Amino acid sequence: MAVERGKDSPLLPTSPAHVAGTNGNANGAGVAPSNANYRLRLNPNQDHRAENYDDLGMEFTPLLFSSLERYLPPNLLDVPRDTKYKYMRDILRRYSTEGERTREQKHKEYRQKIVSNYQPLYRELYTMNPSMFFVQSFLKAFNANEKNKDESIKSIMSEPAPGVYTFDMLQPRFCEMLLSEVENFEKWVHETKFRIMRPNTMNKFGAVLDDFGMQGTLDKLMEDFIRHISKIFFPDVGGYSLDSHHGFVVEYGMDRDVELGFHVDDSEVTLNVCLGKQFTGGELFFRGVRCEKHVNSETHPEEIFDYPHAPGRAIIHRGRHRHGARATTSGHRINLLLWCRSSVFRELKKHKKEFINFCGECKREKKARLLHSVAARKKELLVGEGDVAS
Ligand SMILES: O=C(O)CCC(=O)C(=O)O
Ligand SMILES: [Fe+2]
Repeated sequence: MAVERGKDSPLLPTSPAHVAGTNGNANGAGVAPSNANYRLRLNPNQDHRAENYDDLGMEFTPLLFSSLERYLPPNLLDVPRDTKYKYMRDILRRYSTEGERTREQKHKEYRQKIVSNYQPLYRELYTMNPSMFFVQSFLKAFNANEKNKDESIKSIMSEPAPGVYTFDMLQPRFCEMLLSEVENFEKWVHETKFRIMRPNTMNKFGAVLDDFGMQGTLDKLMEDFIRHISKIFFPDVGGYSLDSHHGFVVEYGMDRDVELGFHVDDSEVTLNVCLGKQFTGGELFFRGVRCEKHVNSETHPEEIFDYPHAPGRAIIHRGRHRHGARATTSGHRINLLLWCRSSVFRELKKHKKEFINFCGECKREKKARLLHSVAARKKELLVGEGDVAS
């Protein structure tokens, strides 16, 4: 059985699906969130360079504004940033409930409390530093000029099963540092008896990196790297439009969480990187991509794929790709997870009624319907020919 995880978790940040306001009204003229003066356009202006809202992220995540800016009515694209900010903020406010905003505010206060009391072990981890974090092949692929970038990124990727991509990503030294930082944080939590929020409802161990100061680093990871990968390989679940994330580590071993049940992630795209240490077991297993409607449908033989993880190596897949992790039978397995979400994609998906193009089962049903109608048409034609002959 596949389990929907995360949706009921009090630990997850509010899903941006609740707040993004791209359109869904019948005439396609733009969104009017209960006040006709506030409109967004149906299709984004792809050529528009959105501004940076990092310094204005008090109420909503700054990336949300940069994503949404391309959906502004044309006459607003070039007005002062502050005007655009207020316009989008008013729209976003209408999409999030009072309860959600209070919960977000509480979560922010929780984070602030940690950040002002916890002494990091390695300050270097708290700003993105590609040459310190990533292996050469990864850096080289992303440093290619714009024209060759997609090809260059593709060249470092393996696709051992449809929709699952793997590549070398993190330097051993970076993995060690991050592991020590997490240990240090957990030691501090233990000593100060600070309340720790686990990554989600399925883990009793692990920590949310965004909660103790690494949100900025992970934002950069998503913005500068994962979005490009997503644009190339996952255009059907939002592609480049990823605009928020949930970043955490999970820990397995005989004295930790042992395995992870079959589930789908609350993400459009999931990055999973093994940090170490030494372990046996813990293979990931994948069983096909499914939409909400088909999440519990049977697995077909060609969808079965098992993957043994290795330190420094990354795997990236759609959040709706059903998966789980087998028991870690000895040692400790610790992985970095980045669930990347797209508010724009989530909003657009709400208005899509039947066929979902990323779902294996929807595709199969569509193909079966097509074959059926072709067969029926053939039969009609043959009968017709018979009529003429007689
Ligand atoms: O244990 C793993 O590596 C997988 C973790 C995972 O799928 C998740 O946290 O969503
Ligand atoms: Fe997962």
